[in-house]
Amino acid sequence: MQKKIAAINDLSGIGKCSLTVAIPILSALKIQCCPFPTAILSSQTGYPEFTFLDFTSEMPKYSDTWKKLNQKFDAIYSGFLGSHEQIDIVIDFIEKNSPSLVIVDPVMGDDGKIYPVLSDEIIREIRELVKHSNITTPNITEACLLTQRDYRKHDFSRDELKEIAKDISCMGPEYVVITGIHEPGKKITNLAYDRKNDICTFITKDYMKCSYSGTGDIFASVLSGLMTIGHDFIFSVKTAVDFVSESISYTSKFDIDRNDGVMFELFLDRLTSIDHISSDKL
Ligand SMILES: Nc1ncnc2c1ncn2[C@@H]1O[C@H](COP(=O)(O)OP(=O)(O)O)[C@@H](O)[C@H]1O
Ligand SMILES: Cc1ncc(COP(=O)(O)O)c(C=O)c1O
Repeated sequence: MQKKIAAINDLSGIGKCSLTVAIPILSALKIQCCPFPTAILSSQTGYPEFTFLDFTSEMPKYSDTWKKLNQKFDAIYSGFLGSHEQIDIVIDFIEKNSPSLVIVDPVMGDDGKIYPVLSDEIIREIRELVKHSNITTPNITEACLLTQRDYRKHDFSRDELKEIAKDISCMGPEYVVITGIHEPGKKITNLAYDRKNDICTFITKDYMKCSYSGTGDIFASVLSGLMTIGHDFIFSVKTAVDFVSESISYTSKFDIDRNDGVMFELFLDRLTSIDHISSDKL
């Protein structure tokens, strides 16, 4: 059977992020992506202008309808959630569907700052949501928020980073990836922690000066897809890192607004050529 993922995230018409990256990436991996929108925006929130339609009140009906239609999902992947009601709905959706894989991107902030729309209560709720995941992908700011540590931009030692990843893993998820860790020599590192084997792998790339919206969503979408089709954790993380890194590097040659995101579409062929491991013949 073809694999199927419920992708819970917002739909932003302009600015490549959330569902507008999850859908093409999962499709390129030959997975059916079923979008479960949380909000509809004209343009993502980094632009000076955007409209925002909250979808919260529709979400329980949406999920109940999928249930009535007897829809089953191999994985559930959640991204930005803007209210505690939405987080409760997602926890309920996970509990009712019990898929084999739950990937939670605990979107809360970046560069040591919490996104202004989020309250302390939401941060507590996101910790609850992370407990329901098998895989979680915080950036370093979010990893500090999850474990109630103070954020520092540069000087986390690798031992300290492993401690943070282990603490997050103790909350529930078997796999933790901490993204966007700045290291000396203009390097950016992703830490991949596998609790069962107590193995911590550091994947390091050159840090490119430009930063673009949506790179975390691209990373989490590729990782979710590869794990769902049966690839092992480290292969999945390395492939996701390479995919984002290549997309950023190419995009940085052009003078474009960071809000427009990266030209990941040009690299989707890297994903279409990856075989499924666990599924029956498609
Ligand atoms: N400026 C950059 N140069 C190289 N890689 C980057 C850069 N910014 C992000 N990445 C990569 O993009 C992926 C997503 O990380 P990040 O953007 O930190 O996530 P988030 O959007 O959740 O903050 C990671 O693999 C990270 O290493
Ligand atoms: C509604 C919305 N605005 C903005 C962004 C971009 O966030 P960032 O620049 O941190 O990647 C996202 C990313 O998912 C989003 O969903």
